[in-house]
Formats: sequence, structure tokens, C-alpha cells
Amino acid sequence: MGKEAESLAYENDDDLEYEDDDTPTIPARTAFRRFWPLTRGLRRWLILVWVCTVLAALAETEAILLFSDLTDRALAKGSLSAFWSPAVKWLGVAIVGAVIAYAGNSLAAWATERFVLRLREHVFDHVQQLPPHFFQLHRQGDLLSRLTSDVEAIETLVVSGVVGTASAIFSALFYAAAAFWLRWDLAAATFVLAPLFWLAARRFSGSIRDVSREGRVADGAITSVVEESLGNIVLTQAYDRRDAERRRLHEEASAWFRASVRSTRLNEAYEQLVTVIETVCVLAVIGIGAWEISTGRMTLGQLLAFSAFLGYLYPPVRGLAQLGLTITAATAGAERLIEILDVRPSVADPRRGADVGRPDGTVEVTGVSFTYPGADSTALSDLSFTVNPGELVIVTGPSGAGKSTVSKLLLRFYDPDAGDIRLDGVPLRDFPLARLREYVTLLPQETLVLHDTVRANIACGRPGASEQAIEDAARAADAHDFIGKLPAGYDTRIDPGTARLSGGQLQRLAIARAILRDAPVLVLDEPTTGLDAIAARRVVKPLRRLMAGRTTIMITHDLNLAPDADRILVVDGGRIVETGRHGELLAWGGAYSRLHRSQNNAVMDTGELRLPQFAEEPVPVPAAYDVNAGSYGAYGYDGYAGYGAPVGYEYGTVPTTFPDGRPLFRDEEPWPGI
Ligand SMILES: Nc1ncnc2c1ncn2[C@@H]1O[C@H](COP(=O)(O)OP(=O)(O)OP(=O)(O)O)[C@@H](O)[C@H]1O
Repeated sequence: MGKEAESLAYENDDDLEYEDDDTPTIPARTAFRRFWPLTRGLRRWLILVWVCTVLAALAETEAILLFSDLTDRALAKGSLSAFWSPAVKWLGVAIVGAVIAYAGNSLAAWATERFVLRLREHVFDHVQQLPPHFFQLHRQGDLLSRLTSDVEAIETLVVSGVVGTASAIFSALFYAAAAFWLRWDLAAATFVLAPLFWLAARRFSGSIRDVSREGRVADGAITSVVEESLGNIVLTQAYDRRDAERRRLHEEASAWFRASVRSTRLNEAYEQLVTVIETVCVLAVIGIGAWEISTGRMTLGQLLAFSAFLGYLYPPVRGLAQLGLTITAATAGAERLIEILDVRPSVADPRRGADVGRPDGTVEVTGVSFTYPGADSTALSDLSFTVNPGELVIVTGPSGAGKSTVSKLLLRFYDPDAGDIRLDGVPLRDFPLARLREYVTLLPQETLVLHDTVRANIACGRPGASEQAIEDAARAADAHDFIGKLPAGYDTRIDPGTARLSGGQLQRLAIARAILRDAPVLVLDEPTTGLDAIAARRVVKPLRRLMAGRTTIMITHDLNLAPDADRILVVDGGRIVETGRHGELLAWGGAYSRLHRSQNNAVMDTGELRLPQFAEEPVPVPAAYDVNAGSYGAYGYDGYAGYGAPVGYEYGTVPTTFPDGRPLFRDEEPWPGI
């Protein structure tokens, strides 16, 4: 974005959580000032548009005077010879006027669309920097509506509004002067009625603004419902929620319907009122004109020319009054966009970023505490740990413990409120953001897919990567084979949400992308969550290849890779409650061993999971997990014996098993003391 965009300072640090109905009402002037800087570079063209409007008005005036001439000299006297000269001049003036009007209108369209383009890019650019919780708090449909129709509303306010006002003021003054010049007494009599236009506009502007704001909010809500409903189509169909979804849409659509009908009624009432006022003015002119002609003080040509000037005068006067209404309606759109622009990105690029070159990958987290903006409780408190280059650290713990928050801080989606995170001794906030995210790669929980080809989906890990590099990454991620079977191989287009690729295949694509990115530090957020046991098993090998030689912080509930970890951090309530290696922690018999046991009990629900975890590896079949061996073979198939009720757990008289012996409840002991 250019400087003009940057100069739109974020004035208020508003809270993200706002209610649409409580949208603050800002004056049009404030909205205008906020977006005017975006017209930089376009202003001289806008002046040219205005000059074209002035020239077109001059041509119209000349045409009216020629018409008056024609009426008095040719029509009133019935002389054909007097017709030709003014007629040819009139035609010439009309052609010149048409060319100027064409040039002016084309230029106006170019300038306005250019402004819309700029504004859209500016807002989009801003939205892309906003923190993850912004998108959790805002409905996507509403954001879409703000990025589309509200952006256009601002154009009306800032560009068309300015040019329109300047042109309308000029035309109104010009035609009024022409009318005065022609017959000042007649003009004075007519203009006595002019304040009626102003009164009418004033009467309507407030209501039109309110209803237009309601319409915009409802418009955003409709888009949200449609978008959410289509995104959830499986749930809708599987649970036959069509009626509920239809009712939701009906509710929002009814609000929009009411606002839209009210808006049309108000606009129509205003239009008709203005037409009546105009008729009063025209009748006054004809009445006074008839009297003046009867006394011989005026010719018919003059009266017609006067009426024509008045006819040309009404549109700009009407436009000026209406412009007020249009601007107030556009302000409703502007304030919705300003709300978004006022939300600050949670992190900023440093002024002079440190670039120490590719780091080795030492990650030090020291005394980090963090609370999400607007949240009541702390997500992380006084967290400290170090990961040395090439180490694998697993962060585990119960749901809501703060594990994903660690990944968000490592990627610098947020800065900690207290404490410090360093990469090779350099605080994360000193790295340019783009550089930091080149050094620290995230493999997020949900597999993210671009609407593009398989190749582009892998290549986005490192733009400009060679074909060979992309293919090598796909091979390392065990993705090459299934890609080869797709209809167009690497050129097959994939879409988020389509069933073309399975969850496991998408995850392997994501791994290929991360391999290609080749960052020294990896943050894996639940890399196997959402995959069934077989798919999860298939991604383990590629994951190992990805992790080899890189500092890896893996956030996971799935403890299958735990024996590989150099260290395991057990987090609960935002604090590290245990740390050590897999075997040590199991032997310790604390939170980790309970977590590990509950995971094993959880897998009892599906017989499939009792299969050996890794087909490639020898599978010993011990009766119970061998803590010291720490191998995957410990998960060996052994009926239910190895996964029985925890030691010391007393079942009461309440049935706890199905008739076939499967447990009724998962063993989810509380985590005492943490
Ligand atoms: N955007 C947010 N705004 C406010 N609080 C949040 C936000 N995101 C998460 N939290 C809170 O922060 C705490 C830690 O959340 P986090 O997502 O890090 O947990 P987690 O351990 O990764 O959980 P899970 O295993 O279920 O993904 C939770 O109490 C959660 O409610």
C-alpha cells in the first residue's frame, strides 16, 4: 500500500467486541476526513472532472440562449431563413457539449473506481493483519458486507460526493445567475420558494440515515447466515436443520425487508414532495410570465429560456439536497468500516528489525504471561522453558490449558503481556514479522488449503521453489504417490471443503509445504488431531522427516510421539505443571501419567485403535505399557487387559460397563491440584 494508506492513522483503540445495533454515529465530516487521504494522486483528475462539468454547463447555457433566439426570430415570426444560423450554432454547441460530458463522465468513473480499488485494498490489507481472535468475534458474512457494499458507500461520500457537490454548487449558481440576468424580477419571485427544498431535505435526512444503517446491518447478517449455513451444510443435512436455518435466514431477511421497504418509502416520499415543490415553482413562473407577456415586457422566447434555465437549475438544487441524504446514508457505511479500521493489529513490525541471518533454532521462553484481549482470565502465567536446536519438545495438557496459545505467541500473533520469547537470543519482537515467520513455521491444527493447484499449495511454503524441490518435498511427505493418482497430478485444483482429498492427504500436503519452507523452528499444533488412527499413523513418518534436524515444539493431546521427545511440558491452567521425559513422567505417576492413561482409555472406544500403531515397526505384545522401554510396541494389541481400570479405582454399584464388557464411561479422573 502507498503512503496515503499509511497516513490513515488508527485513531482509537476500540475494543473488538461491539454490537452492530450500538454502532456509534459519527459526523459525515469525520468520516470524510478519515478517507480523504486515499484520494491522493486522484485529486487533479477530480478537478478535471469538475472543469468538464463547468464546460458542459456553459454549453447548455449557450444552447438555451440559442433556443430563445430561435423562438423569437424564427418560430414567433414564422421565418425559415432565420432558423438556419442559430440551428447550426446550436448543433455545434451540442456536439462540443456531448464530447466534454463524455470525457468528464468517463474520467469520473475511472477516478471513482480507482478510489474504490484503493480503499478495498487498504481495508483488506488491514484486516489481514488483525489478530486471530478478531475473526472469532466477527461473523464472516458481516466482514464481507463491510468489505464490499460499505466500501462503495464511502466512495459516494468521498469522491462522487465531492465532485457532485462542486458541480451542483457551480451549476446551481450558474443557472441561477443566468435566470437573474434574463429576468431578475421573475427569478427573485421564484427563489423565494427555494428554502422549501432545503426544508424537505432536512426533514428526511435523519430517518434515511437510520434506515440505511439498519439495512446495512441486516445485509451483513444475511450474508453471514448464508455463509455459515453453506459452510455447515453437512450438519444442516445430517441433522435436518433446514427449517432452523430457513428460520434464521427468514429473521435476518425480514429485518432487511423492513429496512429496505422503509428506505424506499422515505426516498419516494421525499422525491414526490420535491416534485410538488417544483410544480409550485413552475406554475409561479408561468403565471408571472403570462402577466409580463400580456403587458409586453417579455417575449415568449425569453419566458421559454427562463423556464429552461429553471429546468436546468432544479437538478443541481435537488442534487444538493439529495446529496445531503446520500452522504448521510454513506456515512452509515463509513462508520461500519471505521470500526474495523480502528481495530489495531496486535503486533507491529519493528522499526529497525534485527536480521541475524538464519538462526540455529534456540527458543527461550522466559516468565511469559498472557491474557487474550477482552478475556477475564489469564491464558498463560509465568511460563518458562528452553528448546535447544534440533530438540523435540512436546507441550501437552488438558483442553483449554493454554497449549495453542503457546503456538500463537511463538508465531507472534500476539506479544506476551509479561516475559520474553527469544529465538537465538534475539527477542521475537525484534525480528521483522515476515522474517520471523520464515524462521518459525506453523503446522496448524486445521489443514489450510488454498483455492489453487496441488503444486501451488505446496509451493506457497517457498514461493519460487523449483519443480524438483516441490516434488522432493511431496515425496518426503509421502504425498507424491497420491498426488500422482489425482486427475491432473500436481496441476489438480483443490478447494477447501471439497472431498477430493482426505484429511490425512491434506495433512501430508501441509507437511510437504512445511518441508519446502525449511524453517529452523517448527511449531506443530495438534498435527494428528482429527485424523483417524490409520491416517494418523501415515503422517507420523513424514512428520519425523519434517522434524529431523529442526527445533520442534509439538502441541498435542496425542502422546504417540511422546517417547521421541527430548522433553515433555505438561501445561494446565496456563502453567507448566510437570516437565521431563516420557519415561520419567510416567514413572513419576503425576498429571502426565494420568493424561497418558486417559488417552489409552479413550482409544478403547474404537477397536481399530487397538491395532499396533506403526505397522513398519516390530510390534512386541506386552500385557501393559513398559514405561522404561518407551516404545510404540507398548500399544500392542492385547485385548482389553492392558487398558483396564486404573489401579485403585473403585467402581460402585452403578453399571460401568456394557454387557459385552466395554466401559460405559471413559475414565476421566479429575486432575487433582492442578
Ligand atoms: N480468542 C480468545 N479470547 C479469549 N480467550 C481465549 C481465546 N482463545 C483461547 N482463549 C482461552 O485461553 C485459554 C487457553 O486456550 P488454548 O486454546 O491455548 O487452549 P488449548 O490448551 O490449546 O486447548 P485445546 O486443547 O482444547 O485446543 C482457554 O481458557 C481459552 O478459553
